[in-house]
Amino acid sequence: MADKLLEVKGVSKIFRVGGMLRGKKLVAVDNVSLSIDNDKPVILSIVGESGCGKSTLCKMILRLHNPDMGDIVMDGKSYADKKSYDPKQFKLDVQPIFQNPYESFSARKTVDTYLYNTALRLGIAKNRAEADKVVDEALKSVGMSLAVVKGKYATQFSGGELQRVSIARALITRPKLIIADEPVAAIDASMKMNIVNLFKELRDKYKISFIYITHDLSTAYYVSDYIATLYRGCLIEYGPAKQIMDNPAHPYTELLMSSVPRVGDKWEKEIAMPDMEGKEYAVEYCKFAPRCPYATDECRQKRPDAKDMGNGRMVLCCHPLCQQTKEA
Ligand SMILES: Nc1ncnc2c1ncn2[C@@H]1O[C@H](COP(=O)(O)OP(=O)(O)OP(=O)(O)O)[C@@H](O)[C@H]1O
Repeated sequence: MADKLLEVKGVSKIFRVGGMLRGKKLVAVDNVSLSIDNDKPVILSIVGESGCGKSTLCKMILRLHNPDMGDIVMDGKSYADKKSYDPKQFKLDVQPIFQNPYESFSARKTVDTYLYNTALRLGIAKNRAEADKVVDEALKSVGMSLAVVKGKYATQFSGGELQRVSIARALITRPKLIIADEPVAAIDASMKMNIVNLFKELRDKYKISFIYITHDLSTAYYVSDYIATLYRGCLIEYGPAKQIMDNPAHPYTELLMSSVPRVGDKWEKEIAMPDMEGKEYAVEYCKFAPRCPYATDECRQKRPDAKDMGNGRMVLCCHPLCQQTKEA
């Protein structure tokens, strides 16, 4: 077993927007590095406002996009080494959960069909009787059961219940990593904590790590072991969640944290300035400088280097708001 479950190494993704001839390059993910250890499962939240590159980064981890630069290594296997890629093993190890559970299940098939398919097609169960057991166990892990779910269609569940079924489906493969892209965004505020609590339970019980992509800072605040803040494609702050949230080093993280925490709150309405998005993606110096209350000439002249704050913490800022992190 490799030391690291996941290593994202200097990864970038460049899109061409506005046509092939007149279009421009948009660096949606810009030289991002982060990692998750194999021996200690964690919940890593990726936060940042709309369009900062959260989904693009996760699509690269899920192998739905190829990185244009850098590499991703999953449990010791480099994505660049296409020959050693085993799609079935990858599906067993890494499972996605999407934002809207009603889009994950067709209205024409009963939801248990999806769970049986996952169990049988990926070889977790050899026959229907074994699949009954596997599916029931997975549903029980999320507080449901086959008896309750069997024969029902997606529309017969609430959003929170159906998201639990999606999580049960992901659990069937006994994954090492679950990537949940805005899993509570389409769910009633009262059920949000219920779902993120489940992530904590599953982390501890089954030793699964989670990448939790979210706009919802209040749930990120509550659930995360580590936080990665993205801004215009750059990883601007990364490290242990409590340290970052209590004592942010980047002015953008400070701005985000000032809106924490009320369940269901989003910060984007207060601070997003979409008209600046294209310009900020393109700037050659610090991408946050145009909005930063502390920006100096230095910030408007060069890209900041990643500063190691100690204790696994990193900040991308010319003038971090705090210096060395104390040991946890
Ligand atoms: N296939 C694509 N082609 C061109 N541009 C893209 C493509 N996918 C994403 N982008 C652009 O890349 C940037 C990052 O998008 P991404 O979806 O990763 O952001 P996000 O942080 O997940 O946003 P949201 O929270 O709204 O889902 C955005 O400016 C987006 O418009």
